[in-house]
Amino acid sequence: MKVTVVGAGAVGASCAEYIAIKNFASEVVLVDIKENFAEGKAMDLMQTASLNGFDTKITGSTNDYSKTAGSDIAVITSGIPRKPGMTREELIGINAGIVKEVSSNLIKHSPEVTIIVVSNPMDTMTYLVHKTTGLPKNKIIGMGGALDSARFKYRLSEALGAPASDVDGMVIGGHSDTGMVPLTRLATRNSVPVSEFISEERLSQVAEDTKVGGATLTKMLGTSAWYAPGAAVSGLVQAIACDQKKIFPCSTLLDGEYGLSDLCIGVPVVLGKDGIEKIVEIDLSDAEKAKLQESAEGVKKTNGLLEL
Ligand SMILES: NC(=O)c1ccc[n+]([C@@H]2O[C@H](COP(=O)([O-])OP(=O)(O)OC[C@H]3O[C@@H](n4cnc5c(N)ncnc54)[C@H](O)[C@@H]3O)[C@@H](O)[C@H]2O)c1
Ligand SMILES: O=C(O)C[C@H](O)C(=O)O
Repeated sequence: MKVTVVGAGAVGASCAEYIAIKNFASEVVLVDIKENFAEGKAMDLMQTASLNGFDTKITGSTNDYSKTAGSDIAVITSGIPRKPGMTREELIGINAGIVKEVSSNLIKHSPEVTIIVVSNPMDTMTYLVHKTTGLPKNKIIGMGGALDSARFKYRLSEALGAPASDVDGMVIGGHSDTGMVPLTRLATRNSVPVSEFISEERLSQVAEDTKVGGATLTKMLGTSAWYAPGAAVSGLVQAIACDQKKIFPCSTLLDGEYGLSDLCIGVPVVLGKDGIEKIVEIDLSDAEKAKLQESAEGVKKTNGLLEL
């Protein structure tokens, strides 16, 4: 299993590290446009192999895509992150050009690749990768919901005073400060609806804190987060590489599902060796449907800024 990670910055390197530590891939190739940067990150990570006990071979390349040839999975993290006070949508001007160029380069050398898009604004960048590569829709996956759901579980665990491992919950919709739809109605603590333990008011606060999870960290760090994003990407890569058939909310091209079409937005999907093997349509309440519809309108507005 060969995995390419384009962008050896904060998220790309974190993602490569988690993939290596989980020890399921034979090879990870890091690519960056900055001279020797990916090579340096790869060497640093390889020097953790004996310490962390993994056999994955990590190499780096300065923009030489021949080194990525035959990749099974590629992750696109190249692009600029936001600074405090910015929205993800404001990154489109620079990141669209980068994502377009990177995805074209990837498919030249790996025509069968499955691409996971991370660069922001992620739902729109995922749509752009469809338009650029023409890959089948199951092979293009946007990562946002897996991270947002992890943040939802973190906030739920805080509110419940319970470990995150005892909590389950999912966030669908666009990966934006206003577009996320945390499904509070379906969140559980060890199978028991969380509404049995906390008030509606507290639950609404959990949902609001989840939606601004990325912005909150950006304010604290001066740039956006990388540990949880890297871990979330590694989970998607592992589900595909190991044919796990796990459900994650991912950004995918919709064609009538949830009453939406011609956009990529986060909904639950089954991930396995064929990438997105199924889009799972769950019964949403009228309020949840309305929020998803509103979120989709936001994503479509951002898509409208693309020069296709
Ligand atoms: N979808 C998500 O959930 C999520 C989570 C975190 C970050 N992000 C996004 O991921 C992106 C990367 O964030 P980061 O914190 O790693 O940023 P970063 O600045 O640390 O790293 C980005 C890297 O991309 C490289 N790069 C730029 N242009 C390139 C090109 N044409 N080819 C190859 N490499 C190129 C840069 O040299 C840099 O090393 C941002 O757009 C950020 O908003 C998304
Ligand atoms: O918040 C950001 O800009 C980065 C990323 O989308 C995140 O949610 O951490």
